[in-house]
Amino acid sequence: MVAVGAGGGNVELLAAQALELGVDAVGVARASAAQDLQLAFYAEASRRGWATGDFKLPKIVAGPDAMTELAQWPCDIVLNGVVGSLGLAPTLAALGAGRTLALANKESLVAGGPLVKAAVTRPGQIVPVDSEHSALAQCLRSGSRGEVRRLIVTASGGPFRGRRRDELTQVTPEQALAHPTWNMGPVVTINSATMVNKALEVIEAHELFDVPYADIAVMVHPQSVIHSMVEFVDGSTIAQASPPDMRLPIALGMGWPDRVPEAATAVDWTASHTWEFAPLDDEAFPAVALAKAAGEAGRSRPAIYNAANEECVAAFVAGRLPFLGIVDTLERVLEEAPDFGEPGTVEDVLAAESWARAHAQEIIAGSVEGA
Ligand SMILES: NC(=O)C1=CN([C@@H]2O[C@H](COP(=O)(O)OP(=O)(O)OC[C@H]3O[C@@H](n4cnc5c(N)ncnc54)[C@H](OP(=O)(O)O)[C@@H]3O)[C@@H](O)[C@H]2O)C=CC1
Ligand SMILES: CC(=O)[C@@H](O)[C@H](O)COP(=O)(O)O
Ligand SMILES: [Mn+2]
Repeated sequence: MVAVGAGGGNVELLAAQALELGVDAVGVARASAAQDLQLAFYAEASRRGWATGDFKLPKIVAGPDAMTELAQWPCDIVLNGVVGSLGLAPTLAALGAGRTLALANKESLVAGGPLVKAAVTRPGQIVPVDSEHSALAQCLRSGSRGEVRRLIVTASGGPFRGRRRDELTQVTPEQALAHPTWNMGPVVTINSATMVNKALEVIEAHELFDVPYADIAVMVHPQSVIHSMVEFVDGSTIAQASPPDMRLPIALGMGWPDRVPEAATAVDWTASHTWEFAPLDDEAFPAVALAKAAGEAGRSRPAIYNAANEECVAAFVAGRLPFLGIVDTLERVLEEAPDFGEPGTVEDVLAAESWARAHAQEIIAGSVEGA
C-alpha cells in the first residue's frame, strides 16, 4: 500500500490506517483538515510508542484535487471507494495513468460512463468491487459474451421491502438507515432503501459489461447471499453466493483474476438455508424503471439522475424532504431537464450535474411552480 485518502471527516482513523500500513502519502480532500491530520500522525505515533526521529511521516496531499493526485501515484492498483460523483475525476486519473482500477465508486460510471469507457486503455483495466458487479464478473467467466442472455442483479429490498407506496409516506431517516443485511455508509444505505442503489447498479452493469438495459433484470433477494446471476442462452443460470461481506469483492478486486485465500467466510453448507427471490415492486419503488429510461436515453441523463439524487438524499437526511420525495424529485428533474447532449468532457458532466443539483434544490425548497 503506497497511499490512502479520504474526505477529512475522521483524521484520527486516517492517520492510524496510514501509519499501520506504512504508506508514502495520505490525501485529504478538505484542505483545512491537513493540520489536524499532521497532529493526528504525531498522536498516533506516540500512541504506538514511536519516538520522534524513529519514523518518517507520510507526505500530506490536501485539497479538492487530492484524490485525483493520489490516483496517479506510482502503484499497480487504485481502489476508488469515495462516495458520490466526485469520484469521477480520480477514476479518470487512475485510468489515464494506466493503473488497474478496483472500482467501488459506482457514481463515477453512472455520471461519466462514456468518459470512463473512453479512458480505458486495456481490457480488464476496471475491476468491479461493488458486490453485484463482482458477482457478475465472476459469473461471466462461465461463458462467452455471445452466450449471455441476461444479467440478474439482486437487491436486498432494503428496510422497506414488501411495503406499498402508501406505507412509505412517513418513514424516517433513522428507519431508512437500518439496512437489513449490509453495514454501509449513509448515502448508499438510503439509496438501498429507495432502490436508487439498484438503479445506479443497473446503469453500472450496463456500462461495465455492455449488456443492453432490456437484458438487465432486478430480483429482490432478502438474504443478500446470491450477489447476482447471469443467465446463458442454453437456459443455465450461474449465481455467485457468499455471506454478505465486502472483504470478498474487495480482495478479488485487488487480486483479480486470482482469488485471495481466506478473504471471507463461505456459506455454511452443513446448515439449512432458505433463499427467496421476488420481482421488484415497480409501483412502490419506481427508481429502477426511471434509471433504465435515463440510461436508455443516455446524453447526460444518468449524470442528472445521480446528481439530483445526491441532493435529495442530503435533504431527506436533514429533514427537508419526505422519503417519497426523493424519487418523485428525480422524476421531475429528469422531466424538466434540457438536453445536455452526450458528455465529451468532465466539464460537460459537471454542467449537467450542476443544473440537476440546482433544480433539485429548487424543487425541494418548493420554489418552483408546482412543487
Ligand atoms: N459500503 C459498502 O459496503 C459498499 C459501498 N459501495 C460504494 O462505495 C462508495 C463508498 O461507500 P461507503 O464506503 O459506504 O461510504 P462511506 O460514507 O462509509 O465512506 C465514504 C468515504 O468517502 C470519503 N470521502 C468523502 N468525501 C470525499 C472527498 N471529497 N474526497 C475523497 N474522499 C471523500 C469519506 O471520507 P471521510 O470519512 O473522511 O469524510 C469516506 O472515507 C460508494 O460509491 C458506494 O456506493 C459499493 C459497494 C458496497
Ligand atoms: C454491498 C453492496 O454492494 C451494496 O451496494 C449492497 O448491494 C446494497 O444492498 P441493496 O441490495 O439493498 O441495495
Ligand atoms: Mn452493490
